[in-house]
Amino acid sequence: MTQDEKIYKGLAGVVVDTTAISKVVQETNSLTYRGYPVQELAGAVSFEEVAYLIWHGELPTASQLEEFTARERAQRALDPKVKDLILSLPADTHPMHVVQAAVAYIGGLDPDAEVETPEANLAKAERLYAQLPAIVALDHRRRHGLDAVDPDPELGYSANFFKMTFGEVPEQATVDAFDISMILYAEHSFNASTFTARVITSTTSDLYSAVAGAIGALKGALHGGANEAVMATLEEVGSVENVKPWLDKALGEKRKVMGFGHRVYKNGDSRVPTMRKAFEAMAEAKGATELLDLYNAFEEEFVSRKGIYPNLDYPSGPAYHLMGFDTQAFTPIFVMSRITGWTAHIFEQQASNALIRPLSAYNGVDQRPVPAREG
Ligand SMILES: CC(=O)SCCNC(=O)CCNC(=O)[C@H](O)C(C)(C)COP(=O)(O)OP(=O)(O)OC[C@H]1O[C@@H](n2cnc3c(N)ncnc32)[C@H](O)[C@@H]1OP(=O)(O)O
Ligand SMILES: O=C([O-])CC(=O)C(=O)O
Repeated sequence: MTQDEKIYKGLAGVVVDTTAISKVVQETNSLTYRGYPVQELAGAVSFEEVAYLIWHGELPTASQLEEFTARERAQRALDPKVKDLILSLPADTHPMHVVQAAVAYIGGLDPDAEVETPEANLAKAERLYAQLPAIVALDHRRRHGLDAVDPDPELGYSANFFKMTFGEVPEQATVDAFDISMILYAEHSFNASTFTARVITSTTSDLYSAVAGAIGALKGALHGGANEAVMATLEEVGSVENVKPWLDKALGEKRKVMGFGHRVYKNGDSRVPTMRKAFEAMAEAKGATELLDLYNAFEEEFVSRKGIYPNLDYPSGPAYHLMGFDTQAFTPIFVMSRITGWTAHIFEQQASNALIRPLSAYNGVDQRPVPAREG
């Protein structure tokens, strides 16, 4: 390693490329999708409209939305081979491995997998967006010893996901809170999983490979896996009285507390206030005052000790719990939403590609001769 080689560990602070999809502004704690503030989109439009916006750059007109939702509803059912693959995996397979395997298999079955035109790639993205809910719901049901529920073309995206997971659609407030979470999770510039998708795309590999790689990156607890880890933490802490002793121990052991901190936002995640409201609405609807009290006490204590604020995974984990999902489903649910952002970035990378291949600074042993073999 030479003295003038500056290392950007974790690529922190490095601007790698341009994007027109979303803007994360850490100074003002704001986030826009195609120019629209996300907290204004949430509650004003549906996740389907946001998916269209992310891919096409504009919100759909009424007729565009009708055609778009009709295409999504028509493609929801899984190929029986994909269903069989999911059901053939061991019951304790990590749900993110199930999702990753299913996406790779859908790619394997697609005769157009290697066709790289914008039209073919949009069709692949729409298919994954339409089918991921069926994958996540089927895996949820098999964990609970239940048979698959067919998609219902009469229902919107979020209501249909509940029907496929639980066999029924809950009250509107729950569907709305879920839809808001889908909008908030959809896109976040060059986060680790999106960047993974762009790296894979930059080699001219196909969309399914890029999405499968992104799923692998999202699985980790420092990224998407944190929403599951938050629930595990809240369950381990258990009560408001245990918050201080639990944090004494965790911070004493220099453990990271999941659901707090962010690479870009240092004064709080712009999406948290909206998701927090959705969580509070769920807690009120379910009478879950103990969980809400614990959530508030834990946040207050952690922020006062560390000055590090919650990220989106902090409110979304307990919100999904109150909606009835098991904890293993939380990160797969994130995939259902982020498929929109990932694939928009894949399109952008393809449209203006450069192989992503940074440099490294060697710090191993100096060059030396290979020793002669004895005998
Ligand atoms: C949707 C999403 O993906 S949002 C992110 C979800 N991930 C999590 O919630 C995991 C917990 N959070 C973290 O690990 C981090 O905050 C990250 C990885 C998200 C971002 O971190 P970075 O920008 O790389 O900062 P880094 O990890 O270097 O943290 C800076 C300092 O704050 C501390 N810190 C940051 N987050 C936390 C945390 N959650 N708990 C305890 N300490 C933390 C670090 O230990 C470090 O302290 P030090 O300077 O004394 O070593
Ligand atoms: O931007 C990041 O690093 C992580 C994040 O919040 C996201 O992907 O939504």
